[in-house]
Amino acid sequence: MALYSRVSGFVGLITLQNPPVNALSAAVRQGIVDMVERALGDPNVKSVVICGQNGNFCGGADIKEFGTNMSGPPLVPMIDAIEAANKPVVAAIEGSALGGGLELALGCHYRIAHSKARLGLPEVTLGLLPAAGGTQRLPRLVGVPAALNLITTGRHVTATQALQLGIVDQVTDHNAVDVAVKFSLSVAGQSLDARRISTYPCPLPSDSDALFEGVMQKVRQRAHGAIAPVACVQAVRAAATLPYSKGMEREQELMATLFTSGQARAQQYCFFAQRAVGRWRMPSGARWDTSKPRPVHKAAVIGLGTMGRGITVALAQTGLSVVAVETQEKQLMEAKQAVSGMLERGAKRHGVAPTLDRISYSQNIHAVAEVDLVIEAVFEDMALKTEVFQQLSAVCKPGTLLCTNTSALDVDKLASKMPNPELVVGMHFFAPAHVMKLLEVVYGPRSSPQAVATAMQLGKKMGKVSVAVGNCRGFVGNRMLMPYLQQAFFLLEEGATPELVDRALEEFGFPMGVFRMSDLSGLDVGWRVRKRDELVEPDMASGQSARIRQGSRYSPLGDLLCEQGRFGQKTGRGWYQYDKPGSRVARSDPWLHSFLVEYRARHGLVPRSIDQQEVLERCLYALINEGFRILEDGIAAGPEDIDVIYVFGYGWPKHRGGPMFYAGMVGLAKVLERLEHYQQAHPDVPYLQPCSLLRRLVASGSPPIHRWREAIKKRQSQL
Ligand SMILES: CC/C=C/CC(=O)SCCNC(=O)CCNC(=O)[C@H](O)C(C)(C)COP(=O)(O)OP(=O)(O)OC[C@H]1O[C@@H](n2cnc3c(N)ncnc32)[C@H](O)[C@@H]1OP(=O)(O)O
Repeated sequence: MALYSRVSGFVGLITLQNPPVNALSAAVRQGIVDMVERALGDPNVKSVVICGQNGNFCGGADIKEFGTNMSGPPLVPMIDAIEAANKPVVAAIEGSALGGGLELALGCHYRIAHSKARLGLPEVTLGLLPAAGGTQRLPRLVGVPAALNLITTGRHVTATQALQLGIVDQVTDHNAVDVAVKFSLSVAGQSLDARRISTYPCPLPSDSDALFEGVMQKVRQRAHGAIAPVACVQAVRAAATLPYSKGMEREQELMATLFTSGQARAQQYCFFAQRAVGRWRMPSGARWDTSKPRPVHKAAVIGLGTMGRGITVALAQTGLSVVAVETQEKQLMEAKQAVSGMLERGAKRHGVAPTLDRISYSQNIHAVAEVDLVIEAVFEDMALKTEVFQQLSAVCKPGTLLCTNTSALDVDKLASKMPNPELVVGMHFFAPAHVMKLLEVVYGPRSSPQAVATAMQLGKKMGKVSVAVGNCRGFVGNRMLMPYLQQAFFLLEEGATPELVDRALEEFGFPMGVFRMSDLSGLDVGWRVRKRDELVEPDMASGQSARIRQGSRYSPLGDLLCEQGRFGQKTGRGWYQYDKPGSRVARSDPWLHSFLVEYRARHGLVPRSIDQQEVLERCLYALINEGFRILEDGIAAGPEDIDVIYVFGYGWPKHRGGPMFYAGMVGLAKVLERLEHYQQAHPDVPYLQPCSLLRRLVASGSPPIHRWREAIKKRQSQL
């Protein structure tokens, strides 16, 4: 709703009231309509100020209302009526003015922002466009290039940036409402003709066609199949080429298409899923709202390889004091130089001073004695990690949290060797750790709720999307990757090429297909793991038996490439060829194609034609099937956790919601039917055996995703 009061004698103050972000729900919109009418009809009121309760202007349309039968007054006529008012209306912006919130402010005649406010039109991130006049007013106010940038990226700007762009008229360090009230009185009675943005001509650059085409090309490239960014460009183009009223019609038309698209639903699901994972709970019953995190002021990183360096940068950028430890002097010096470089570049990008002095470097593990939390990032070797942890237990002050950045080792096993296993958790960062948003916080049966709460809170402070997961081989993300990779290898054996598989996955929306990704991360990484698992055999035997390992079908293709020294981009050769080692442009490699032909012949494999549909079904449904197993095992608390991990850590396209959401969109019965089909064709592949949770969900009528937890709980309570 909206509160009304008269302040300073002559100012009608309308306060949006809908905690926590004053979203424009039906009640708030009705309140604004009623209160604006009241203020304009009151002869004692000379001007109007609109603000939000609790220092927060407005977080935009109420996303929870989308997909429901929306009632209440629509936004567009409400904002038009404000703009048409014959008394000055001033937006007092504190906190955030986002989406419909900023569009409301753009309908006002003046905008005054607090210096800490943030403004933006993030609708594109929800699969939508700013359809309350945002695509038509913003370009008229700030010009086409700036509007295109803000609307197609959805990025937020600070109040100062908004002032520079011309979005706001004034920025204040004082109470923005008080300043707006005073200001509104100072302009009362003045003509408002020049203050109605919808009447402005849209400033057009001379080469506007070239501008729009260039932007459209870039936007399509970045969008990976998402339709909202493309519609945003089309809507802004309408602002540039059509009169305001026609542009509005185009905006509404484009919005209608987006609004009913599965993509918008998927992106809105992601919005809430991202917030839901913060409300973590452990099988023990410990939860986010009953477990108090310990304060962390000083942290240490042990091992300054690629991961350790990224983690050090991320911690320092969060404002923590960091002790960075590397035992070898040469590596320590190299790491110091690399970390300083990363911090300097990051600071330059953000226009702030680098935080180099927050880090102290040491070769001596005793330097960590006073830290609150340690993140170990040494080589993936259980014996080495155990030794480091035992040293840490002896050196650190009591209560220091001991975190491992392992991606593959057993966190419980590591904890079990410690005198204080309750202090041990996994903090699985993704490379590059100062850039990637995902953090898996891995708890074991003995991890204390406080340790989990502390790691989750630290992750949040570091700007990560932290997801609490149970301990198992590969945790959630990498565990689901195994069947996906395996299917990709099998598809090559059966007749596909890396190009065909990658094209299918990239057209689905992944930024990189599985083979290009594998070349980027290095083929030797998986090879080392397979060797440790005793799956790699040097024997060049042929025939089917040579492709059975530990009782299941196995493809040695990746091992054979590694034996040739083809480790991917870093060696200039992998599934593709590169101009030189380290180069990023993948080119088709005739050698690889001949190698596949020869390999199939040697193993008696008759190649067949494989289409993109089969690639998607086999790779994605095998991955999804493992996701159901993870839910059934209680490793992830709900499908949202898995989806957030895949969207933020593995490049799963956001406009497809995440693997579990996607399964629901495809239809669980269809996923099950296709898995059964492929399992019959490949009975020696256990990953294709449909999970019993999937079967039960289908048997119970394929409930919507928000009801899966009930089925999971029922199963777990029967165990
Ligand atoms: C005609 C249709 C036109 C549509 C145009 C639009 O306006 S679409 C909406 C555009 N607005 C946004 O995309 C803003 C979304 N919100 C945010 O970015 C952030 O929430 C925030 C406003 C920057 C605040 O961030 P903060 O970190 O402080 O809080 P949370 O993100 O955790 O949010 C707190 C709870 O509020 C819920 N929420 C936030 N925004 C909305 C919203 N617009 N509608 C409904 N609910 C919203 C959020 O879900 C949190 O609640 P939970 O119960 O924890 O999920």
